[in-house]
Amino acid sequence: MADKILVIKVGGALLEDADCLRAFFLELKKIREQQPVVVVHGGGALVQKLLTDLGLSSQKKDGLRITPVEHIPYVVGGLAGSANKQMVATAKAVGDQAVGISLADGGDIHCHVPDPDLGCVGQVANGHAGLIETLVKTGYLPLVSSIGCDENGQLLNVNADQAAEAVAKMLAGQLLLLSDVDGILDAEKKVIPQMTKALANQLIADKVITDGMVVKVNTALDVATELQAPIGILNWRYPNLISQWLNDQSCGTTVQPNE
Ligand SMILES: Nc1ncnc2c1ncn2[C@@H]1O[C@H](COP(=O)(O)OP(=O)(O)O)[C@@H](O)[C@H]1O
Ligand SMILES: CC(=O)N[C@@H](CCC(=O)OP(=O)(O)O)C(=O)O
Repeated sequence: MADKILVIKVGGALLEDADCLRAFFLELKKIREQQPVVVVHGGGALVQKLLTDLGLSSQKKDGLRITPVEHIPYVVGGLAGSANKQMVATAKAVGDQAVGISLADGGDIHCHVPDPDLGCVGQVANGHAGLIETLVKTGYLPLVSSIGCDENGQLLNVNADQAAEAVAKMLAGQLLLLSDVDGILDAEKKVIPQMTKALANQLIADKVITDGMVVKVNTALDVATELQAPIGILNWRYPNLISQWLNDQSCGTTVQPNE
């Protein structure tokens, strides 16, 4: 049994594909026989659709959704509500036992607002993953949505890659980022097998890496360097790649730590 907790972040687009979602949880059930797993999930597409359906416009700055306080009920409802509970229900449907929580549950992960211009957007400031560890130890699969809160009780919208970064660091775990692409793509749309900080900086400057992938690669570089371990970026459409990457890192993009 591998000793590190495997922290898997999945992008919210997975929720729109019921077959893939089911295949993902079937695969996790198998992996959990060997290694404890924690899932941190997004739901950006779901939030976007919800806000649009409500006639609310929503902008992003540097890959982060500007979240006015009046959008918070919908963002929380989407991420910690329907997205989180659909995942819990799908895990149950494949015979696994998941518990859906948010960064705010248990009260031991503290968030703050790094940039008031973004509204109620949070970042994890400090804390520990006590509730997550308790759930793992008792055999449950924690499914963590990226809703946090500050010390005044204000609910905050945290980017899910950054939420996964914080959870992976607190658990000193092994991090995999699953998205809707096969890895980080070069200008010819081919997967780049190995990513370093220098290459990422170059590709960001050249606008080959843009949007959400900028947040994702920076997250991966930060965690890889802090934990001195490689981080995988893979496609959630092929859940069998999780075990393949854990065995030999021969798929997707492997983000390497800085020396
Ligand atoms: N160089 C790149 N390689 C791969 N994806 C990229 C790149 N640059 C930008 N992207 C975009 O980043 C997206 C993944 O980031 P994001 O939308 O935040 O995903 P998720 O919701 O899975 O976390 C891809 O769907 C793609 O549109
Ligand atoms: C502050 C911020 O950007 N929050 C994100 C949280 C969800 C998320 O990150 O979802 P994906 O992983 O599916 O992109 C948002 O509102 O879209």
